[in-house]
Amino acid sequence: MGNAENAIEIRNLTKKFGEHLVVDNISFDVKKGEVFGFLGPNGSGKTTVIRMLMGLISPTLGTGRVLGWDIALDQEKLRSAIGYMSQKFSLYEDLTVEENLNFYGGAYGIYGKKLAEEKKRILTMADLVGREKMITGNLSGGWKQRLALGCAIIHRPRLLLLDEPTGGVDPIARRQFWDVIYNLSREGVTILVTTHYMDEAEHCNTIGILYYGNMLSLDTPNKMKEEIIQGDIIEILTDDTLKSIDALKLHEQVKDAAVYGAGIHALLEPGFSLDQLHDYLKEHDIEVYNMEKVLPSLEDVFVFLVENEKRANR
Ligand SMILES: Nc1ncnc2c1ncn2[C@@H]1O[C@H](COP(=O)(O)OP(=O)(O)OP(=O)(O)O)[C@@H](O)[C@H]1O
Repeated sequence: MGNAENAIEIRNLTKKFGEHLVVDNISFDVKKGEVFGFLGPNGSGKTTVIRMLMGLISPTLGTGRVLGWDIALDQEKLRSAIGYMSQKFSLYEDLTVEENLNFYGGAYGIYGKKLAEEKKRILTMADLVGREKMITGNLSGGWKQRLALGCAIIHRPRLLLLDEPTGGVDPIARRQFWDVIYNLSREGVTILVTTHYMDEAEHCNTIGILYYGNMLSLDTPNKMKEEIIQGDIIEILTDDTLKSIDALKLHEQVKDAAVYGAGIHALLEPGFSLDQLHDYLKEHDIEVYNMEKVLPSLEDVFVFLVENEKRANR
Protein backbone atom coordinates (compact mmCIF):
# COMPACT_ATOMS: atom_id res chain seq x y z
CA MET A 1 0.00 0.00 0.00
CA GLY A 2 1.19 3.57 -0.54
CA ASN A 3 0.21 5.08 -3.90
CA ALA A 4 0.99 8.80 -3.62
CA GLU A 5 -2.01 9.61 -5.86
CA ASN A 6 -4.45 8.31 -3.25
CA ALA A 7 -5.80 10.29 -0.31
CA ILE A 8 -7.49 7.20 1.14
CA GLU A 9 -6.49 3.54 0.91
CA ILE A 10 -8.67 1.07 2.76
CA ARG A 11 -8.12 -2.70 2.81
CA ASN A 12 -10.46 -5.32 4.23
CA LEU A 13 -11.95 -2.89 6.71
CA THR A 14 -14.28 -4.65 9.13
CA LYS A 15 -16.14 -3.40 12.19
CA LYS A 16 -18.14 -5.41 14.66
CA PHE A 17 -20.01 -3.97 17.63
CA GLY A 18 -20.24 -7.07 19.84
CA GLU A 19 -21.63 -9.73 17.51
CA HIS A 20 -23.15 -7.12 15.17
CA LEU A 21 -21.16 -6.97 11.92
CA VAL A 22 -21.59 -3.38 10.73
CA VAL A 23 -18.82 -3.07 8.13
CA ASP A 24 -17.93 -6.28 6.31
CA ASN A 25 -14.50 -6.51 4.73
CA ILE A 26 -14.57 -3.47 2.43
CA SER A 27 -11.66 -2.15 0.37
CA PHE A 28 -11.45 1.04 -1.68
CA ASP A 29 -9.15 3.87 -2.74
CA VAL A 30 -10.02 7.54 -3.08
CA LYS A 31 -7.78 9.57 -5.40
CA LYS A 32 -6.54 12.99 -4.32
CA GLY A 33 -8.96 15.72 -5.44
CA GLU A 34 -11.75 13.23 -6.12
CA VAL A 35 -15.35 13.51 -4.90
CA PHE A 36 -16.15 10.03 -3.61
CA GLY A 37 -19.66 9.13 -2.47
CA PHE A 38 -20.92 6.42 -0.15
CA LEU A 39 -24.49 5.68 -1.10
CA GLY A 40 -26.56 3.54 1.22
CA PRO A 41 -29.71 3.41 3.32
CA ASN A 42 -29.81 4.33 7.00
CA GLY A 43 -27.90 1.85 9.11
CA SER A 44 -25.72 0.59 6.27
CA GLY A 45 -22.50 1.51 8.06
CA LYS A 46 -21.58 4.81 6.37
CA THR A 47 -21.00 6.77 9.59
CA THR A 48 -19.05 3.88 11.06
CA VAL A 49 -16.67 3.94 8.07
CA ILE A 50 -16.19 7.70 8.49
CA ARG A 51 -15.48 7.31 12.19
CA MET A 52 -12.82 4.71 11.39
CA LEU A 53 -11.27 6.96 8.72
CA MET A 54 -10.98 9.73 11.31
CA GLY A 55 -9.37 7.40 13.82
CA LEU A 56 -12.25 7.87 16.27
CA ILE A 57 -12.94 4.13 16.49
CA SER A 58 -10.62 1.21 15.68
CA PRO A 59 -11.39 -1.34 12.99
CA THR A 60 -12.03 -4.89 14.18
CA LEU A 61 -9.98 -6.07 11.19
CA GLY A 62 -8.32 -4.48 8.19
CA THR A 63 -6.09 -1.50 7.58
CA GLY A 64 -6.34 2.01 6.26
CA ARG A 65 -4.17 4.94 5.30
CA VAL A 66 -5.63 8.41 5.11
CA LEU A 67 -3.41 11.20 3.73
CA GLY A 68 -0.51 8.79 4.23
CA TRP A 69 -1.26 8.17 7.91
CA ASP A 70 -2.32 4.93 9.52
CA ILE A 71 -5.90 5.14 10.80
CA ALA A 72 -5.07 2.91 13.76
CA LEU A 73 -1.89 4.73 14.86
CA ASP A 74 -1.90 8.36 13.76
CA GLN A 75 -5.23 9.63 15.09
CA GLU A 76 -3.88 12.98 16.30
CA LYS A 77 -2.30 13.91 12.96
CA LEU A 78 -5.36 12.74 11.09
CA ARG A 79 -7.77 14.89 13.02
CA SER A 80 -5.86 18.09 12.35
CA ALA A 81 -5.57 17.31 8.61
CA ILE A 82 -9.21 16.34 8.07
CA GLY A 83 -12.33 18.51 7.90
CA TYR A 84 -15.55 16.90 9.11
CA MET A 85 -19.15 17.94 8.84
CA SER A 86 -22.26 15.94 9.69
CA GLN A 87 -25.98 16.44 9.29
CA LYS A 88 -26.07 17.71 12.86
CA PHE A 89 -24.22 20.89 11.95
CA SER A 90 -22.38 21.34 15.29
CA LEU A 91 -22.76 25.13 15.19
CA TYR A 92 -23.34 27.34 18.21
CA GLU A 93 -26.83 28.63 17.49
CA ASP A 94 -26.62 31.56 19.93
CA LEU A 95 -23.34 32.88 18.48
CA THR A 96 -23.10 35.03 15.39
CA VAL A 97 -21.79 33.70 12.09
CA GLU A 98 -18.43 35.38 12.72
CA GLU A 99 -18.20 34.13 16.31
CA ASN A 100 -18.71 30.56 15.11
CA LEU A 101 -15.85 31.01 12.63
CA ASN A 102 -13.69 32.56 15.39
CA PHE A 103 -14.45 29.61 17.64
CA TYR A 104 -13.52 26.97 15.06
CA GLY A 105 -10.47 28.98 13.99
CA GLY A 106 -9.30 29.04 17.61
CA ALA A 107 -9.91 25.29 17.97
CA TYR A 108 -7.42 24.76 15.12
CA GLY A 109 -4.94 27.34 16.46
CA ILE A 110 -5.76 29.99 13.85
CA TYR A 111 -5.75 33.58 15.11
CA GLY A 112 -5.06 37.19 14.10
CA LYS A 113 -4.30 38.06 10.49
CA LYS A 114 -4.44 34.43 9.35
CA LEU A 115 -7.91 34.03 10.90
CA ALA A 116 -9.11 37.25 9.25
CA GLU A 117 -7.92 35.91 5.87
CA GLU A 118 -9.57 32.53 6.33
CA LYS A 119 -12.84 34.13 7.45
CA LYS A 120 -12.88 36.33 4.37
CA ARG A 121 -12.24 33.30 2.15
CA ILE A 122 -15.01 31.30 3.80
CA LEU A 123 -17.61 34.07 3.90
CA THR A 124 -17.07 34.64 0.18
CA MET A 125 -17.07 30.95 -0.68
CA ALA A 126 -20.21 30.26 1.35
CA ASP A 127 -21.96 33.39 0.07
CA LEU A 128 -22.26 34.67 3.65
CA VAL A 129 -20.74 38.13 3.13
CA GLY A 130 -22.96 40.68 4.90
CA ARG A 131 -24.31 38.08 7.33
CA GLU A 132 -21.30 38.06 9.69
CA LYS A 133 -23.25 39.63 12.59
CA MET A 134 -26.37 37.48 12.25
CA ILE A 135 -27.22 35.07 15.05
CA THR A 136 -26.63 31.61 13.65
CA GLY A 137 -29.91 30.24 15.02
CA ASN A 138 -31.77 32.76 12.83
CA LEU A 139 -30.16 31.60 9.59
CA SER A 140 -32.12 29.41 7.18
CA GLY A 141 -31.08 25.76 6.70
CA GLY A 142 -28.98 26.42 3.59
CA TRP A 143 -26.99 29.26 5.22
CA LYS A 144 -26.39 27.18 8.33
CA GLN A 145 -25.23 24.32 6.22
CA ARG A 146 -22.70 26.44 4.34
CA LEU A 147 -21.52 28.03 7.58
CA ALA A 148 -21.00 24.55 9.06
CA LEU A 149 -19.00 23.64 5.97
CA GLY A 150 -16.98 26.84 6.37
CA CYS A 151 -16.19 25.95 10.00
CA ALA A 152 -15.11 22.48 8.87
CA ILE A 153 -12.58 23.88 6.38
CA ILE A 154 -11.22 26.90 8.27
CA HIS A 155 -7.93 25.03 8.80
CA ARG A 156 -7.67 24.21 5.05
CA PRO A 157 -7.92 20.43 5.37
CA ARG A 158 -6.72 18.33 2.45
CA LEU A 159 -9.55 15.84 3.03
CA LEU A 160 -13.15 16.69 3.79
CA LEU A 161 -15.49 14.05 5.23
CA LEU A 162 -19.16 14.94 4.88
CA ASP A 163 -21.69 12.69 6.61
CA GLU A 164 -25.13 13.22 5.05
CA PRO A 165 -24.46 16.95 4.83
CA THR A 166 -27.57 17.99 2.91
CA GLY A 167 -30.31 16.36 5.01
CA GLY A 168 -33.13 18.80 5.68
CA VAL A 169 -32.14 21.56 3.25
CA ASP A 170 -34.09 22.54 0.15
CA PRO A 171 -33.01 21.62 -3.40
CA ILE A 172 -31.70 25.12 -4.22
CA ALA A 173 -29.56 25.16 -1.08
CA ARG A 174 -28.34 21.65 -1.93
CA ARG A 175 -27.27 22.81 -5.36
CA GLN A 176 -25.43 25.82 -3.91
CA PHE A 177 -23.75 23.51 -1.42
CA TRP A 178 -22.58 21.24 -4.23
CA ASP A 179 -21.16 24.23 -6.12
CA VAL A 180 -18.99 24.94 -3.09
CA ILE A 181 -17.94 21.27 -2.94
CA TYR A 182 -16.91 21.29 -6.62
CA ASN A 183 -14.84 24.43 -6.07
CA LEU A 184 -13.05 22.80 -3.17
CA SER A 185 -12.42 19.70 -5.26
CA ARG A 186 -11.00 21.88 -8.06
CA GLU A 187 -8.62 23.39 -5.50
CA GLY A 188 -7.35 19.86 -4.82
CA VAL A 189 -9.32 19.00 -1.67
CA THR A 190 -10.40 15.34 -1.57
CA ILE A 191 -14.02 14.88 -0.59
CA LEU A 192 -15.77 11.82 0.78
CA VAL A 193 -19.50 12.27 1.21
CA THR A 194 -22.16 9.90 2.48
CA THR A 195 -25.71 10.14 1.26
CA HIS A 196 -28.90 8.25 0.71
CA TYR A 197 -30.00 10.66 -2.05
CA MET A 198 -29.54 9.20 -5.53
CA ASP A 199 -29.29 12.61 -7.22
CA GLU A 200 -26.57 13.61 -4.81
CA ALA A 201 -24.58 10.46 -5.56
CA GLU A 202 -24.68 11.51 -9.23
CA HIS A 203 -22.44 14.47 -8.31
CA CYS A 204 -19.62 12.14 -7.30
CA ASN A 205 -16.71 10.96 -9.48
CA THR A 206 -16.84 7.52 -7.88
CA ILE A 207 -19.54 5.87 -5.78
CA GLY A 208 -19.41 2.99 -3.36
CA ILE A 209 -22.82 1.44 -2.77
CA LEU A 210 -22.89 0.26 0.82
CA TYR A 211 -25.65 -2.04 1.97
CA TYR A 212 -25.65 -3.31 5.53
CA GLY A 213 -21.88 -3.28 5.69
CA ASN A 214 -21.27 -4.78 2.23
CA MET A 215 -19.87 -2.85 -0.70
CA LEU A 216 -22.24 -3.93 -3.48
CA SER A 217 -20.52 -1.90 -6.18
CA LEU A 218 -17.67 0.57 -6.57
CA ASP A 219 -17.44 2.55 -9.79
CA THR A 220 -18.29 5.77 -11.57
CA PRO A 221 -22.04 6.58 -11.77
CA ASN A 222 -21.98 6.15 -15.57
CA LYS A 223 -20.22 2.79 -15.53
CA MET A 224 -22.71 1.56 -12.95
CA LYS A 225 -25.60 2.57 -15.18
CA GLU A 226 -24.04 0.99 -18.25
CA GLU A 227 -22.72 -2.25 -16.83
CA ILE A 228 -24.60 -3.55 -13.81
CA ILE A 229 -28.17 -4.21 -14.82
CA GLN A 230 -28.87 -7.40 -16.75
CA GLY A 231 -31.98 -6.72 -18.78
CA ASP A 232 -33.61 -3.60 -20.17
CA ILE A 233 -35.05 -0.65 -18.27
CA ILE A 234 -38.22 0.55 -19.99
CA GLU A 235 -39.81 3.87 -19.17
CA ILE A 236 -43.57 3.62 -19.55
CA LEU A 237 -46.28 6.26 -19.46
CA THR A 238 -49.85 4.95 -19.25
CA ASP A 239 -53.34 6.13 -18.34
CA ASP A 240 -53.12 4.36 -14.96
CA THR A 241 -49.69 4.09 -13.34
CA LEU A 242 -50.63 2.00 -10.30
CA LYS A 243 -52.79 -0.46 -12.23
CA SER A 244 -49.97 -0.81 -14.77
CA ILE A 245 -47.43 -1.56 -12.04
CA ASP A 246 -49.70 -4.25 -10.55
CA ALA A 247 -50.10 -5.85 -13.98
CA LEU A 248 -46.39 -5.60 -14.79
CA LYS A 249 -45.42 -7.26 -11.54
CA LEU A 250 -47.54 -10.28 -12.44
CA HIS A 251 -45.62 -10.92 -15.64
CA GLU A 252 -42.82 -13.43 -15.19
CA GLN A 253 -40.53 -11.62 -17.63
CA VAL A 254 -40.81 -8.35 -15.74
CA LYS A 255 -38.27 -8.46 -12.92
CA ASP A 256 -39.30 -5.21 -11.31
CA ALA A 257 -41.68 -2.26 -11.85
CA ALA A 258 -41.91 0.95 -9.83
CA VAL A 259 -43.11 4.54 -10.08
CA TYR A 260 -40.45 6.75 -11.63
CA GLY A 261 -41.20 10.46 -12.04
CA ALA A 262 -44.54 10.76 -13.82
CA GLY A 263 -44.34 7.22 -15.19
CA ILE A 264 -42.91 3.78 -14.52
CA HIS A 265 -39.52 2.11 -14.77
CA ALA A 266 -39.82 -1.61 -15.51
CA LEU A 267 -36.93 -4.04 -15.69
CA LEU A 268 -37.48 -6.62 -18.44
CA GLU A 269 -35.75 -9.96 -18.84
CA PRO A 270 -33.40 -9.85 -21.86
CA GLY A 271 -35.33 -10.86 -24.98
CA PHE A 272 -38.78 -9.61 -23.91
CA SER A 273 -39.75 -7.11 -26.60
CA LEU A 274 -41.48 -3.75 -26.31
CA ASP A 275 -44.23 -5.00 -28.66
CA GLN A 276 -44.93 -7.95 -26.38
CA LEU A 277 -45.04 -5.62 -23.40
CA HIS A 278 -47.38 -3.24 -25.20
CA ASP A 279 -49.77 -6.10 -26.09
CA TYR A 280 -49.65 -7.40 -22.53
CA LEU A 281 -50.69 -4.03 -21.04
CA LYS A 282 -53.41 -3.66 -23.68
CA GLU A 283 -54.83 -7.03 -22.62
CA HIS A 284 -55.19 -5.48 -19.15
CA ASP A 285 -57.16 -2.53 -20.61
CA ILE A 286 -54.27 -0.15 -20.07
CA GLU A 287 -53.62 2.58 -22.57
CA VAL A 288 -49.92 3.11 -23.22
CA TYR A 289 -48.97 6.73 -24.06
CA ASN A 290 -45.26 6.12 -24.41
CA MET A 291 -42.79 3.32 -23.93
CA GLU A 292 -39.05 3.38 -24.55
CA LYS A 293 -35.83 1.75 -23.52
CA VAL A 294 -33.76 4.12 -21.35
CA LEU A 295 -30.39 4.15 -19.67
CA PRO A 296 -30.91 2.93 -16.10
CA SER A 297 -30.95 5.59 -13.41
CA LEU A 298 -28.78 5.23 -10.34
CA GLU A 299 -31.96 4.33 -8.47
CA ASP A 300 -32.58 1.44 -10.90
CA VAL A 301 -29.00 0.26 -10.32
CA PHE A 302 -29.37 0.54 -6.56
CA VAL A 303 -32.66 -1.40 -6.50
CA PHE A 304 -31.21 -4.06 -8.81
CA LEU A 305 -28.16 -4.57 -6.59
CA VAL A 306 -30.19 -4.66 -3.40
CA GLU A 307 -32.70 -7.17 -4.83
CA ASN A 308 -29.81 -9.38 -5.97
CA GLU A 309 -28.28 -9.17 -2.54
CA LYS A 310 -31.57 -10.10 -0.87
CA ARG A 311 -32.02 -13.07 -3.22
CA ALA A 312 -28.46 -14.25 -2.51
CA ASN A 313 -29.13 -14.17 1.25
CA ARG A 314 -32.49 -15.92 1.15
N1 LIG B 1 -21.22 2.46 18.98
C1 LIG B 1 -22.09 1.56 18.48
N2 LIG B 1 -22.45 0.47 19.19
C2 LIG B 1 -23.30 -0.43 18.70
N3 LIG B 1 -23.86 -0.37 17.48
C3 LIG B 1 -23.55 0.69 16.71
C4 LIG B 1 -22.66 1.72 17.16
N4 LIG B 1 -22.53 2.64 16.18
C5 LIG B 1 -23.31 2.22 15.16
N5 LIG B 1 -23.93 1.05 15.47
C6 LIG B 1 -24.84 0.30 14.60
O1 LIG B 1 -24.18 0.09 13.37
C7 LIG B 1 -25.10 0.11 12.29
C8 LIG B 1 -24.61 1.07 11.23
O2 LIG B 1 -24.69 2.39 11.74
P1 LIG B 1 -24.13 3.66 10.96
O3 LIG B 1 -24.49 4.85 11.77
O4 LIG B 1 -22.71 3.44 10.61
O5 LIG B 1 -25.00 3.61 9.62
P2 LIG B 1 -25.28 4.76 8.57
O6 LIG B 1 -25.24 4.12 7.24
O7 LIG B 1 -24.37 5.89 8.81
O8 LIG B 1 -26.77 5.15 8.90
P3 LIG B 1 -27.41 6.53 9.34
O9 LIG B 1 -27.67 7.24 8.08
O10 LIG B 1 -28.66 6.10 10.04
O11 LIG B 1 -26.41 7.20 10.24
C9 LIG B 1 -26.45 0.48 12.88
O12 LIG B 1 -27.19 -0.71 13.04
C10 LIG B 1 -26.09 1.08 14.23
O13 LIG B 1 -27.10 0.85 15.17
